[in-house]
Amino acid sequence: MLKERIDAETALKLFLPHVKPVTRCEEVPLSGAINRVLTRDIIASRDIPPFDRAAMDGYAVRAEDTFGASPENPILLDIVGEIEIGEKPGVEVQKGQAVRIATGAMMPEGSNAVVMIEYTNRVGDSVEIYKAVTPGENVSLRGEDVKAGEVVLRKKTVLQPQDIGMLAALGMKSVEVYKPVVAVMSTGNELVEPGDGDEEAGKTIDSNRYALIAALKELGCEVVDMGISRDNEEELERTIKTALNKADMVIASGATSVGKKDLLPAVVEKLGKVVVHGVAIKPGMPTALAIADGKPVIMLPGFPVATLIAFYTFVPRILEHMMGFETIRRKWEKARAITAKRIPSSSGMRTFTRVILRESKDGYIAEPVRTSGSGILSSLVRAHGFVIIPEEKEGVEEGEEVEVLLIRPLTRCLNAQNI
Ligand SMILES: Nc1nc2c(c(=O)[nH]1)N[C@H]1C(S)=C(S)[C@@H](COP(=O)(O)OP(=O)(O)OC[C@H]3O[C@@H](n4cnc5c(N)ncnc54)[C@H](O)[C@@H]3O)O[C@H]1N2
Ligand code: MOO
Repeated sequence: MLKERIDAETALKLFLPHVKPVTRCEEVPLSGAINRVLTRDIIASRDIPPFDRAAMDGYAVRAEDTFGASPENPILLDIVGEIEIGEKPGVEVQKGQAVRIATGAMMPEGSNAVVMIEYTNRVGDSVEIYKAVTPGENVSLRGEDVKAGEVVLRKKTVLQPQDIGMLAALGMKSVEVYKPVVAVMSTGNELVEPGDGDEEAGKTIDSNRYALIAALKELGCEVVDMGISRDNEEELERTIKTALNKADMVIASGATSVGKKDLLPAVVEKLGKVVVHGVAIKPGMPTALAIADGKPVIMLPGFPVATLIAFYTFVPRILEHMMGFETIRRKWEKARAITAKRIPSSSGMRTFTRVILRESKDGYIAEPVRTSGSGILSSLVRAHGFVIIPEEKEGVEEGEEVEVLLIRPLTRCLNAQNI
């Protein structure tokens, strides 16, 4: 018989303390690292950028040489060379000289600023400068994005595209992540594989297994496909035992209700303990959560919609618990926050300001990430989300309420209170 129906949150509260951490980890290539969870902090092994580089196309100059320049009073400098991106500068800039430079190219010795091409006019071997620059202007200094030795990503981070870009920028080809292995099985005498004669009376195609395998892969799990088990105790027991040997968690669908063939919870009870059977969610009511061999055995109802709803209600939370963190808000959700300072924007441009969210007693505070431009990948790695300022608005005031679009899940380590 179905035990009492309890609400989903209470079910998780009862169940999660029985769940042990996943210990397996593996080194995966960056191409397979999306949504995987870091086992350790990532410390930068090098400076990014590794050299001072131009942040704009224009002329590398000594800033002092441009002081006082204006459209009415252009300053004339001698062009002594050109530096393409990806090559070592073969020239040095001396007093009264300029070098044509491309965005991203190495700054030549002697120069300390770049005058944007828009504020110059080439006249033969010279260039007229229409605007003064300050030392460091339009230059990305070595280590401005990331400094060697700095913690770039914290352990338990669910890797996002920007994080994977950063790992590559640090020269890494692979990364160590947790490896939760999950076995998936379907139960039912009526089930057939897709294409295997479901036209026969009474047969049903096993669609749940395919949906569940896809859902687990999206969550970064390695899946062991246990196929279809028939509705008899011996076969169910054998399949579950094999699955427990191979995986950190077992997920079954079907045979959880009160029909004559709904044998699964009783079989699992023999192997361990059914902690929850019957949850107040609709669909998904006959879900059962058990522990056997110290591992979760999740029994989802057979109806395909009930299977997936029950899956998403419980499995991501259980997996996260196994990896030692919990998600407070999911990626692409919006969070309301108060700005910590004024955020400027140009009218007519949709501006994406990267912000870090901090918890306060009155809710979230959105703090803009300090950055010198769009070359600074760490601004996206450090940020929780974007404040998107629309074209028709000019800036957001300090203390204004804003919506933050989350570009990564907001998580909390189970043994450290940081987001
Ligand atoms: N007398 C009662 N009957 C039912 C109850 C109840 O409380 N009392 N609960 C109902 C609810 S709610 C649900 S949900 C279902 C769940 O039943 P089971 O988990 O035991 O699932 P099955 O009986 O094995 O299958 C139900 C249905 O789903 C199809 N199925 C099963 N596995 C798959 C699969 N892998 N792929 C696609 N479809 C699958 C199966 O053929 C059945 O049609 O019970 C109600 N009954
Ligand atoms: O509650 Mo069942 O879960 O009808 O679908």
